[in-house]
Amino acid sequence: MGVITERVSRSRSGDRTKPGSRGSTGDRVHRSATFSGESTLPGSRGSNRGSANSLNKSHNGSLGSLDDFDDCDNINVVVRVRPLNEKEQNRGEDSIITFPGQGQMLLEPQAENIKAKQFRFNILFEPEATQEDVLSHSGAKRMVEMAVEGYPCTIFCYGQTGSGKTHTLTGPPHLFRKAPDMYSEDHGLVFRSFVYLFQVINEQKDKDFLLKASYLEIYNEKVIDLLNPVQPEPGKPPRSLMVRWNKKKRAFFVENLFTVECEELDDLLAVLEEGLRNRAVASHNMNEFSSRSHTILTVYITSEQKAAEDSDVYISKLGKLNFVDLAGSEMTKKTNSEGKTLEEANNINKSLMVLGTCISNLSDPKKKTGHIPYRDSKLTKLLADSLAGSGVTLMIACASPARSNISESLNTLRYASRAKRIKTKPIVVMDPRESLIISLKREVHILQQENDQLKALLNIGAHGEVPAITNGTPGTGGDARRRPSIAKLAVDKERLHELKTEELIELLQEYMANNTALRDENLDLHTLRDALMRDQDVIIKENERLLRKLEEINSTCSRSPIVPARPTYSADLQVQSLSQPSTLPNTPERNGHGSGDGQVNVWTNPRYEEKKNSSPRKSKVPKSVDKELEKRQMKGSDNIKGKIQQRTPSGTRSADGKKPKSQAIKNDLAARRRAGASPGRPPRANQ
Ligand SMILES: Nc1ncnc2c1ncn2[C@@H]1O[C@H](COP(=O)(O)OP(=O)(O)OP(=O)(O)O)[C@@H](O)[C@H]1O
Repeated sequence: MGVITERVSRSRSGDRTKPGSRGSTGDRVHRSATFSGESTLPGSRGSNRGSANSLNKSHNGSLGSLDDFDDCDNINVVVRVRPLNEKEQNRGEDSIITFPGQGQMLLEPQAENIKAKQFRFNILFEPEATQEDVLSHSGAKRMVEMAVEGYPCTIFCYGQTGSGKTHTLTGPPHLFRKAPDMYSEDHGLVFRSFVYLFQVINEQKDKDFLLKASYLEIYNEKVIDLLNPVQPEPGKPPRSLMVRWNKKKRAFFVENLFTVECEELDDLLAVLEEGLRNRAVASHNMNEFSSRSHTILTVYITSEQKAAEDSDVYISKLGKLNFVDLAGSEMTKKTNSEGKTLEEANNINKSLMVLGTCISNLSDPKKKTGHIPYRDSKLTKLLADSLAGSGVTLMIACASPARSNISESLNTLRYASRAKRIKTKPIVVMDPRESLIISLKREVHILQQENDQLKALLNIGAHGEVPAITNGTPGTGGDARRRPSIAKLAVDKERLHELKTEELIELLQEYMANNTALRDENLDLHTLRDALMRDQDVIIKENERLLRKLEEINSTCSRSPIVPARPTYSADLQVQSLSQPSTLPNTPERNGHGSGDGQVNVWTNPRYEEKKNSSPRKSKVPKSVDKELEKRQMKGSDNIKGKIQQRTPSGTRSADGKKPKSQAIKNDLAARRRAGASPGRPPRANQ
């Protein structure tokens, strides 16, 4: 494969030219169009700002996230190298990683007689890269867009302890400790992706969306619900959940995992805050706030769209966006772990080893068809679908540049290179009956096109008028069994007057026979369409039945005990993100938490608002079902979102269209407390 590489020096006006911005991204982000790979170079040290390479080419324009997913059947891998931290600087350590450009990085040789290691990745973030750079150039935006389109997407951070995984995903530890500053530039990928997600949803006015979120951690091989960490007894560790195999979907899932319906950006941010508050963190030699568990934050995105303008049938897609923050691998000697922290480290290392084996086997064409040990850890069970299933995956490999961490950095980069070779088969997740409707509709469309084509070939008008005879040789196609050969119809217009009366009669008869055949064909198409409509009716009835079932299940459930300990920010953030290219710009106006022009742009379900103001759609449901719906006061609501909004107290809105969310959630929390669930859990680790 030819190597086309480029260094990015983006200078589009308005991108990062504001005062106080940190220069063009070109200094901080390297990009290469090649596959990542490792090679060994003679022990030369590249320059830290290696722009003097003939292959480097300045890239003026957007390095959008979309183009970073050309080969989305591969796991997309990017690398982020953090700056040297204070401890390392105080020890006088220097950086052993250099960036010669073209998406390359060089790791200085560990000894005189050893050669320097070279790696190349599609995207490489230097220590100076900002959190916004990571969102814009890692392909994370594309992941958000694909999740909205119905794909299961996963973004995970991998690397040794203290390499910057949590920093990349959620920002520095102080950010969420008290009431978080929503406008901080330190916010990580999760926060920024949430803001972008609502931007994308806002733009798709023709769809209804239903968002839900869950947040879990895998701590010492136990799955804990971070949104509903129920303690069996005070002082006892929270109850763990089971990971089970779903035969139908052929995937693992966590049983009884709590999911929270999120109507606004603030709801998602509350989920993030609550999870971060509850996750296990401890201090050791290499990281003061080290994650002691793997966490998976999932946003489930259900979208509904009309199958056609005038159709009563809705197509729903089920996208998913997973953010996985892995606990870092650690050498227990280096971290001086003992007691509880040592037990945690052993469990972390064990599950990461299984993950490493899975990645290694999947990237090897000979081994990938054999046994992949997903079942050996909870982490790999839950990541199996992202690694080799129908999902799209972005891996952010985090590395430390310090000399003392060279062997760990090498390991991380080798894993990253291997992961890049894994192939997946991304598919949109859809209701099977709905995909059947789509394929039947496609078939009808093709048949109609074929019919039109045949008519055009025979030059038959819409009302079957006698065609003019052309010079052309008609093509073949359509139902040739029933229709007479049209070869004979190709008579030169000029020669018409030469034909005898019998020949003219014969020609006319052939045309009439053709006409009859086409009419038959059209009749067939109409019959097929009627059959499709009958199918649709059946599906509508089935949907109504399922919705009633859902209603029953939901009436026995209550909502999450999440209380946002802050005012709402959704409107401000969305207004900003729409008006600015940077997702979280830090202007004085925004620090005042105001949108400036006083206009708020809160996302509400457009279809729901429409429906509130219009009469309900005429349903094709039989009377018996209609009666049942009436009994349950559900009549007239015709999609999931509408029904759920009618059903849940959180869906109710005040006159200005904005729902009194925090009060509703507080009420829910009180109800859950009365029901005996624990509102939170005490810190588990030695933080
Ligand atoms: N790119 C960066 N810029 C500035 N500071 C960073 C960066 N990456 C990491 N840090 C800082 O380094 C410290 C360790 O980072 P972090 O906690 O994210 O590491 P980690 O890989 O998640 O570690 P662990 O696996 O132990 O949880 C934190 O104080 C963090 O803020």
